Amino acid sequence: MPMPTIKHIRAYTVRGGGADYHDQGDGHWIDGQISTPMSKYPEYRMTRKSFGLNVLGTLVVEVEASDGTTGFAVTTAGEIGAFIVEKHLARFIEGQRVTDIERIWDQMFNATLFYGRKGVVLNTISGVDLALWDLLGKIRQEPVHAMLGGPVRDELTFYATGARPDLAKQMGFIGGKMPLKHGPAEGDAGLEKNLAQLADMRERVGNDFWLMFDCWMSLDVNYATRLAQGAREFDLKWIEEALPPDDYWGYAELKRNVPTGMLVNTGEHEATRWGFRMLMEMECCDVIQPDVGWCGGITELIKISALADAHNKLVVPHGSSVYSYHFVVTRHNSPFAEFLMMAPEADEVVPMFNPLLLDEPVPENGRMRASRLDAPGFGVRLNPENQLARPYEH
Ligand SMILES: C[C@H](O)[C@H](O)[C@@H](O)[C@@H](O)C(=O)O
Ligand SMILES: [Mg+2]
Repeated sequence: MPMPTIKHIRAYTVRGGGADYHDQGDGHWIDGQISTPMSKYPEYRMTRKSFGLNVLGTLVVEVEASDGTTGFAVTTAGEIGAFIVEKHLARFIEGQRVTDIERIWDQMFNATLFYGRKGVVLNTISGVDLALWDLLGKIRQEPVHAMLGGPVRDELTFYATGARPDLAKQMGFIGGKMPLKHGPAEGDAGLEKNLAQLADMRERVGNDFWLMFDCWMSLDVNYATRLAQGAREFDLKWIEEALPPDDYWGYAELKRNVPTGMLVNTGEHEATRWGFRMLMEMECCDVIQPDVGWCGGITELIKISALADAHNKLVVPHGSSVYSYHFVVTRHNSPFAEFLMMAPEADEVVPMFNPLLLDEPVPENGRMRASRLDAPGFGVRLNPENQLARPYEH
């Protein structure tokens, strides 16, 4: 029985949540005051949508095989990603066998090197790669995790990201990661407010629950050092993405400065094995956090994770729903996963990419049985009520 080939690839866009999960309605915690590299501009300090964090929107990549089977995946890339798929990447995909995933990845990456390397081009390549893994799983009738070597544990354990770690503890999560509200532009007063928020949350959750700060690229080494030192007494588990992604030198200094035992984590806006090689060889962090929808897809995350394993680094992917769950469950150096609380008040568990997908699994009591991921491919379907657009065709 000859291996099917890829007959069509199509790129769609959709607005309103989904893979571009920052694209939420007003009043959502994820668009509250959060410290960012734009916080130095008061006009862009109070919400991240004000400076365009939701500008891209969701890219949906669909691949159809010669036997009629279809696979798909979603990521953050919107119309830019749709253009890249339809006008550039399609030529490397259509006509190839559904198993030619490595060669397709290599051609997509090298053909876009002159304008890609990271950012939205790698988001787009990731989306194509995830769709190809979904298609292969559907053709072989096996889940992606089985094609990656199978689960190394019976269940996934999650920490929750959101404004309410106190509620996350009640829901059974192992920890709560809070967005940092105030950045260097608000001076010592802002730093004291950050620490007061941590102190209050520590009081609410007690001592046997992880608390973390997510600083979203917004600090400098001195501020991050003072924040970490001040957070020691409240047992901050890790300080995340304190500095801009390219400041490998600053991360190496911060990692030397933080209190012994406090973890320095980063990587969600890093891409490819080369970017993560820099983070690890320059001793920038303890835990890398690639987003499988942004770093290059499953095909690249396999390479990144193996490199991390050799460096004794944990790989805790940035939350990306089923795309990270299928990977995390198969890797011994990925002992837990992130779950982003997408309810506006972070007070209930809803699917991360809501309302984009059907059958999207969510943690129960902060855990997820590996068997919940046993449907073919990534085990999810597009919600037929999505208003998809196809802005470009090839
Ligand atoms: C909660 C953070 O500010 C970001 O919105 C989030 O996308 C990311 O940094 C995370 O680690 O979940
Ligand atoms: Mg983060």
